[in-house]
Amino acid sequence: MPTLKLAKLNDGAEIFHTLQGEGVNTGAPAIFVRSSLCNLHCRWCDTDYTWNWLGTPWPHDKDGEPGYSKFDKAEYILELPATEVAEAVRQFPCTHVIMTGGEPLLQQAGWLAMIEALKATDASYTFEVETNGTQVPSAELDAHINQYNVSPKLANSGNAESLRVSEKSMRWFASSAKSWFKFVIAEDSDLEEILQLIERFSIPKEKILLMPEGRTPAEQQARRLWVANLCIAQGFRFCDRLHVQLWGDKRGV
Ligand SMILES: Nc1nc2[nH]cc(C(=O)O)c2c(=O)[nH]1
Ligand code: SF4
Ligand SMILES: [Mg+2]
Repeated sequence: MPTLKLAKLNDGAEIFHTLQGEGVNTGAPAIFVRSSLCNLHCRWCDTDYTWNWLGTPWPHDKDGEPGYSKFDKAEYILELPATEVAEAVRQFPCTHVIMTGGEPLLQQAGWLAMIEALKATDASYTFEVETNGTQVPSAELDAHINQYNVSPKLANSGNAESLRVSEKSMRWFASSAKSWFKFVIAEDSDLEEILQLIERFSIPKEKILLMPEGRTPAEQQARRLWVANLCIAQGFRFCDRLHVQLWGDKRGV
């Protein structure tokens, strides 16, 4: 039986029922399942407990903050059979599931088994994936996915270009009608990079969202108006972080 390595939260897996806080489905009730592990190491990542393991060299913006330290891998991962994850999802009165991480597409066999288990009991389940856009979904998995929220990482993430932009994978997502592209933007210089990626992969303008970088409501607020005006000028959609505005910088919301 395939398993899923999920982020551990209070001795259970990080599976929660909330509203989609980002992207074109913002406001839709959904169950989030958060996998552990990521192939990137963004310095502003708000789910650094999925990859910033003790003994790794990756820098993070929180380095040096009082109380911040890297994470013990064994303590922050819960590996469960995919059928058990499906059973946990079934406990919520909702049939829209969002797979996130970390990078969820590192564990495709596990997700496929979870989805098949869920659809076996209720064919109306729908699935959305939050991805960094570096991993190509298998045809079997893709057949079940209703939407991809692709968030390619820019130089401001601190990852090498060769790691954060995969030619093959970006071409795949750019050609899928199910993809939306969400860019986290922190400063003016990011826009040039975004425009280059859009051109390089021929991403339709209507599928682009710009999201102000910020882990806290205050950090978000500081960039919101600037990003909103950029969106108006460039013809992109604005992407808020509703859950951060509602609940702040917390896990499981
Ligand atoms: N409510 C809520 N919406 C989200 N949209 C994307 C999220 C993510 O962390 O991938 C997320 C999240 O963690 N919570
Ligand atoms: S790709 Fe996403 S989960 Fe991975 S380090 Fe970057 S922000 Fe975090
Ligand atoms: Mg998040």
